[in-house]
Amino acid sequence: MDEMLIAPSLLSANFACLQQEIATVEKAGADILHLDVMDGQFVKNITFGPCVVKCIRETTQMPFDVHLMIDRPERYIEDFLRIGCQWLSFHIEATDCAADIIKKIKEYNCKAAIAIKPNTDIDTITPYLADLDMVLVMSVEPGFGGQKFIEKILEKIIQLRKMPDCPKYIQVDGGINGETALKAAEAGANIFVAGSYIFKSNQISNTIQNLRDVLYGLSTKKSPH
Ligand SMILES: O=C(CO)[C@@H](O)[C@H](O)COP(=O)(O)O
Ligand SMILES: [Co+2]
Repeated sequence: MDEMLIAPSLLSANFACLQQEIATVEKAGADILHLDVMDGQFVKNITFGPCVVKCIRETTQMPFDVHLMIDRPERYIEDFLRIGCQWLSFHIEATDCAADIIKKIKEYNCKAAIAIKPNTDIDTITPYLADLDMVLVMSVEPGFGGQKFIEKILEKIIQLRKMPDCPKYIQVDGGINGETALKAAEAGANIFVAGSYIFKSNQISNTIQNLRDVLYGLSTKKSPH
């Protein structure tokens, strides 16, 4: 495994000063910005939608990694694509139109990903693996930040990595800190979403650097920062 990407989740940032929070993680060398869109239906929580994503798009150069936790994401996919997202994930449990959504995402030269909840079997996504750039493996029940990492999902990452059509990127999302990131990296993940671990820390840049040191301790590739 070589490239390891760190993706702070804006869910744990202070929503009263998003621009400043984004600038802090960008300056600290985070690789991509993870944006959790929740609709109060697919998950209990409600966060933000395309209007907010559009406004913050203008404040940063960081690639946007939008994680849609909404029912029937096919209704909104193009709204996010038009804004200029670089990565777009939707949940397999939320739609019957996975193939069409992937096709649409690719039309915009955006990286396409399917997300799976901790109890969802990887068989549900095997028909789509060859067309994906990434699989997002949830390591908590989607909906809220600050939950405990569910260890049993590590087996799912190991299984995925062994599959012939496994995409280059496996993202792990939920309960990530230095210790759990290392376990997920050893299993085969290479994109690490961290919300509370980064945004609730007193020294955001040290926290990101520590995470990077842990991950690149494993990697054959040199850290870019
Ligand atoms: O998608 C989600 C939650 O549904 C995540 O992206 C969380 O925002 C991660 O937060 P932490 O578990 O790292 O605090
Ligand atoms: Co997320």
